Amino acid sequence: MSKTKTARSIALETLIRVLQDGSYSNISLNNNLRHSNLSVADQNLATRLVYGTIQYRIYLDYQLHDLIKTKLSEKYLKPLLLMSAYQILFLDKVPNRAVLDEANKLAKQFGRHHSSGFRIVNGILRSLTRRGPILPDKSNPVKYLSIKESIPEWLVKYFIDNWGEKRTENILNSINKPAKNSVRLSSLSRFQDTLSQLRKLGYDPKESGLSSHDSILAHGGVAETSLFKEGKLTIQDEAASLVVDAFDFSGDEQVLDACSAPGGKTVQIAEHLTTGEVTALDIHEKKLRLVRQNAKRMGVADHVKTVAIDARKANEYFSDKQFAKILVDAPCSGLGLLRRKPEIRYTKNKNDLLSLQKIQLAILDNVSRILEKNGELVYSTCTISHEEDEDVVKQFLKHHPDFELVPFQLEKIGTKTGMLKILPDSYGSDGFFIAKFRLRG
Ligand SMILES: C[S@@+](CC[C@H](N)C(=O)[O-])C[C@H]1O[C@@H](n2cnc3c(N)ncnc32)[C@H](O)[C@@H]1O
Repeated sequence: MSKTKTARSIALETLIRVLQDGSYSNISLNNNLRHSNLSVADQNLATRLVYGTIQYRIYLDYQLHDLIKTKLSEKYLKPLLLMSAYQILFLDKVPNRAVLDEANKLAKQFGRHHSSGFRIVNGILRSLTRRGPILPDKSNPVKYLSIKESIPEWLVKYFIDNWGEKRTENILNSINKPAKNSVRLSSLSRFQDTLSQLRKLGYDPKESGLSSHDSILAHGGVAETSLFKEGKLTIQDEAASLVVDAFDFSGDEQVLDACSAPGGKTVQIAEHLTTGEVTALDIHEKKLRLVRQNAKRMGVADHVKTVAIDARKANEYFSDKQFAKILVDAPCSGLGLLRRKPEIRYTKNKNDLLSLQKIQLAILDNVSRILEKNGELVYSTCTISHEEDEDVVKQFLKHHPDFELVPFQLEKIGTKTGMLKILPDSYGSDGFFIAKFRLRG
């Protein structure tokens, strides 16, 4: 890529790939940024433009819809209009005139020879700045919230059906706020030393309201520090950090982490082990490299073994009652991660919830055969749909009467039912579900 690329041209290039060609935003953006010579500030601007435009796509589409009077035949036009509308409507520090000038330059750069695209862009953006933002009538709350919070209608309806209109408003509003910078401090390092080094580096760590070993940092970038590289801490959401805490470890046990990559919870389990070992499975061999890298960085590689298999066939590889503890951190729709991964809202649909449920139940059914008597099985998801959470628990118990739910109390939160559901607006964390079972002796 040439040295003349700007933050906006890189953002636009990425958005064309994501919105028109269906590429993943993080992969496209990282590729484009890696080959650029942008300053850190410009990299941040490009990142903000890409993720902001994707996050607010439904809202931005609505703002532009009535103003687009001609067919947008060139591929770059719609992404450029969306990205410019995002700047006009969300970035107070960038004057509208600057957005229009930049859009003009980009239209000339990305348009065909003799293209009149820049005139189209100019006309639409001028009309938008004159008219300002609009919202649909509140009489249809599904449509209103869908546009206002930029969430597909099926998902808004699903939220309202499950949590009512008021709570849905809170949840949707909260997931459009920036995600917190949470880190989990390794239990093998001295918390106070790590915290004081974070303070010295200007991260201003604050206590997490949910997890006793997580801190909330004032800004990102911690992966570049020696604290991260030396395994004193890792990047993990507060709610995700609670899953492993649901186990009662003795330290000498054999543990199975059935769906382990990239290994956030594998390393957390390994930190509890003395003579024990955690066997980390994943269906994708390639992803297990991340688990091994994580284990090495966090200084627990001696306690981690990786095996690439489908957890629905785990009993073909391991003997009956081989494990004292099993974690199923299942593949799921990720609806609890809407704040952190803005694309999830557009890529999932209602049918996914039931097809994922089948996989989740098949994994639980299979691994339940290799758990020892009195062993602990923890099931978790980073979603909040009942199909993948409470319904899975209900169906698993129906077909496995030898298992029971076990209440658990963690340092800052607990459950009397054995099931803990954290919605994304309660603590500003990811949405998570954790259920703990015991195989009766
Ligand atoms: C939610 S992620 C796990 C996150 C991980 N536990 C952590 O804390 O870093 C689910 C993982 O399950 C894996 N997976 C999906 N289907 C699987 C299957 N049938 N057997 C084993 N792993 C599977 C995916 O590749 C993905 O890495």
